[in-house]
Amino acid sequence: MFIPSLNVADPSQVALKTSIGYLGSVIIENANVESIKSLIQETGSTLYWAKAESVDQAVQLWDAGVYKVIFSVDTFSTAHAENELNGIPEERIAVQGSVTQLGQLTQPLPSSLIVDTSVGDALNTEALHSFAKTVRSQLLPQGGERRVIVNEGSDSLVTLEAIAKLNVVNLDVIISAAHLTAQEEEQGKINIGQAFLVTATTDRADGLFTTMVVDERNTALGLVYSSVKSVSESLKTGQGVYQSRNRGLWYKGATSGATQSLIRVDYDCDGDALRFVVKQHGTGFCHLNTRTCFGTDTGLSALQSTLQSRKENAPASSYTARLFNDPKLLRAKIMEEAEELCDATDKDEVAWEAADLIYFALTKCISAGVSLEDVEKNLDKKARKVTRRPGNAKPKWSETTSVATPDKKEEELKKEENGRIAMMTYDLKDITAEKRSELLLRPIIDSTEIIGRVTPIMKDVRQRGDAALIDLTAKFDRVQLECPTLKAPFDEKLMQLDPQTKAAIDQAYDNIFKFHDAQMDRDTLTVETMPGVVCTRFARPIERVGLYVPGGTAVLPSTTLMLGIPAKVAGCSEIVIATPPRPDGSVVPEVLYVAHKVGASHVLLAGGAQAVAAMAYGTQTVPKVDKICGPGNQYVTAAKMVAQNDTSCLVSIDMPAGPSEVLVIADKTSNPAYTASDLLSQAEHGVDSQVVLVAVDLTDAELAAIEDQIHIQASRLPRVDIVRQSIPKSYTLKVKTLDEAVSFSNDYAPEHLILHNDKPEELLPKIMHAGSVFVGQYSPESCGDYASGTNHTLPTYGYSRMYSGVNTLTFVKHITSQQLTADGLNRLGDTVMRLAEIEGLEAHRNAVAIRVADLRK
Ligand SMILES: NC(=O)c1ccc[n+]([C@@H]2O[C@H](COP(=O)([O-])OP(=O)(O)OC[C@H]3O[C@@H](n4cnc5c(N)ncnc54)[C@H](O)[C@@H]3O)[C@@H](O)[C@H]2O)c1
Ligand SMILES: N[C@H](CO)Cc1c[nH]c[nH+]1
Ligand SMILES: [Zn+2]
Repeated sequence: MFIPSLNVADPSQVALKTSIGYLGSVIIENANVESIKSLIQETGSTLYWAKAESVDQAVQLWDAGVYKVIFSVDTFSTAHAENELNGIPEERIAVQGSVTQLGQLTQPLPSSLIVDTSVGDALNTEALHSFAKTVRSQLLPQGGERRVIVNEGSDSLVTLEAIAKLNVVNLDVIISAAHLTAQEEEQGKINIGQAFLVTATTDRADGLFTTMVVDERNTALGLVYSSVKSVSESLKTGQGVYQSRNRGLWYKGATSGATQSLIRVDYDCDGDALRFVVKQHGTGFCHLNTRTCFGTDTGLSALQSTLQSRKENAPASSYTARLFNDPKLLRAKIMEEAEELCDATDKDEVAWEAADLIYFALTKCISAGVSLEDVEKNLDKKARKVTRRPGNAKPKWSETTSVATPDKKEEELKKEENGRIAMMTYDLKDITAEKRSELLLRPIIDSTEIIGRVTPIMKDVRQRGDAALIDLTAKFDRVQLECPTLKAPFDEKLMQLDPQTKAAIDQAYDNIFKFHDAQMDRDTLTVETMPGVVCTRFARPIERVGLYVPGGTAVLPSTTLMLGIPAKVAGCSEIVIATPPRPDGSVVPEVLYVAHKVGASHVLLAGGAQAVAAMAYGTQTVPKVDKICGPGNQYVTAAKMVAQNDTSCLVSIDMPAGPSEVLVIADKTSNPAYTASDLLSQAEHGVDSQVVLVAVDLTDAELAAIEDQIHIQASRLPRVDIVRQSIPKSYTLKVKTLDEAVSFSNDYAPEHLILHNDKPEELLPKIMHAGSVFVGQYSPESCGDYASGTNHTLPTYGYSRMYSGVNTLTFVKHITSQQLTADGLNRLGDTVMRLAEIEGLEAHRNAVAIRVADLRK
């Protein structure tokens, strides 16, 4: 059982209805962001629900502090199909529709369904049956807070009863504020207390409700009883009013002066006990003059009261008074205690230091007129935002990177059987040829559906340019930008890095530059194919290039290096870099620093298909480019394919890309911990990353050692949740010989190949297909991913059979030329004329004949 919600037309009605603020959720029919922000500010309540017509509008409402957003069945279904609700907790969503519409929903339902009786849905048995089925199959198994709310209409009681009989979920009622007028009440049509208690029940013989009274921080003040009348009185007056079992209506504090201001009223899960949240004035709730009937306060409440009274009348010589009067001293103490807390290690020490820090932090709050309730409201508000800041510390505090603390010992993890992170195992000698072929395949990607999704996005960017980029970034990345592009020279302040980061990027830059510079084709190739016939070939940069740097699940400055350096070496004159913005709308400073180093002219703060479209077609602020390179998720890849096929935009792409992958060949000489670490370094990229171990003649014990290491190391990774999904989709193939291993690897054509065998360099000549090879135990793939010099943007999905990874030549094209002397033409003439004759192309033949005739006169 839950309390009724109240429905109001617009925020102004909330102010008119003082009683509403004390009750459950308030549903605002016509809320806009500004009005709801000021309402939340004014009333301090966060239990507002509001209707939204799109996910964009919903995000704004959620961020403004609205608890639940109500979608129509249609908006909900569309948003779901387009994955726009990913990451939004389901308790922040309600769907409203008729019984029939709700019953027909196939998408996973959120926790609240609002049955709208006003849409004239016939409440027939079939509709009710389908509704019950949906609710049973989708809501009940999930547990948690599940509610069906009946929007009050003329037939609401009939609906309520009908739905109640289905016995599928908790029921609530929405009562329209329009019915809460004094007039209606006088006419006996509605009584707010009655309305409030409509779904409550009491098992007490006297019909009263047991009522718990708590303060703003949920500290119990005491136990009382309520009746319909006392609840009505309380809601109307905004005071604590209860029902004394022997003295009738009890206006708390009427004689003692210890009155209460009402904050909120609700009731418990089975609707038989009420809770009044109040601000207690005067000496306290208890007749013994203590604040609570359970004795004096302790903990934070007590500290707050003490600090409050010290602020009002502490002797000037007391330490707390000094703190209040000396902001510098207070600041120093907060810093000192924060440092001590960070350095504390054992349990007692951490509790001790945290208590000290909280004492000084609360002193700061009280001196600024901020209460614990204000702090708690702030925490609740932050928890309710759906767009998030990245949570990185400011550079000044972030010098030491945190390492995931291994919370379990290696021996313990080794023995763990439940939830073990393990790959599947096959033995080459036991599998059929079909199974071997199946193992070579990657998961099938259905690009038609994704192309269907990205096409309208790209069309929108083509038509509306920057305005579309801004809207789509708000929609998919939940970031509201003012301008999507940064133009060089970039603001130094946006690329501030700590010295270690800068040094690491600089070192990686130098190595990658050196290797890619050496690849540059600077010399003209000149060949005299026969005397007097000279052919040449020379390279020219592709002028304008667009580089996509992914930013969805991980921030990738390394990909900026891998794409930007070869483009710079090749001499591209316009380098545009696109990358999704951070949640606060800013650019990743490391990415901007590299953009600056490679001489990018623009950084586009957008991701996905919209970024690719902007670079392919150009917008008001994004230059159109000739080639788009770089990895990305399925939307990015599909958009690159669409752009490449659109001859009207004239753009090419580097290669088809898919999720990262690695194949490791390991024999008896391999180090199990190293082998496991290499497999995991790719498995952590994404849930669809595939890693393959080809184990050469390993005993069961040798293989088990690698498997143990996979579980142990994976369990300690911060991205263990991703690894838990990618590792079970990956596999180990046991083979007897190195030749079998190499032959399988060549057929698989991996993006990365790591050789953990004896004399690994001797295997290289046999490797026919791979994006990049890592030779021997001291060459982890991570080195190639970041800093050794080779490129990490490589062909996946088996495309290493025919594609190279990104390299300097990706950013150039070749032009050929020829020059023939008279003698040369004379020598070659007959051959050309004969071939033209065979093809029946007389004009071709003639172009030679006309000259040769002169020469042979
Ligand atoms: N092969 C390589 O060299 C290499 C290197 C680095 C990363 N990667 C791969 O790149 C990929 C990066 O993917 P990512 O998602 O982290 O970042 P991403 O930058 O590729 O994609 C994020 C963008 O996707 C768009 N998007 C998200 N949901 C959408 C939706 N429902 N409809 C339309 N657009 C939507 C958003 O605009 C968002 O900005 C991973 O698969 C990773 O393995 C590959
Ligand atoms: N391994 C990825 C390519 O498949 C590249 C990368 C970037 N950062 C870390 N790794
Ligand atoms: Zn990697």
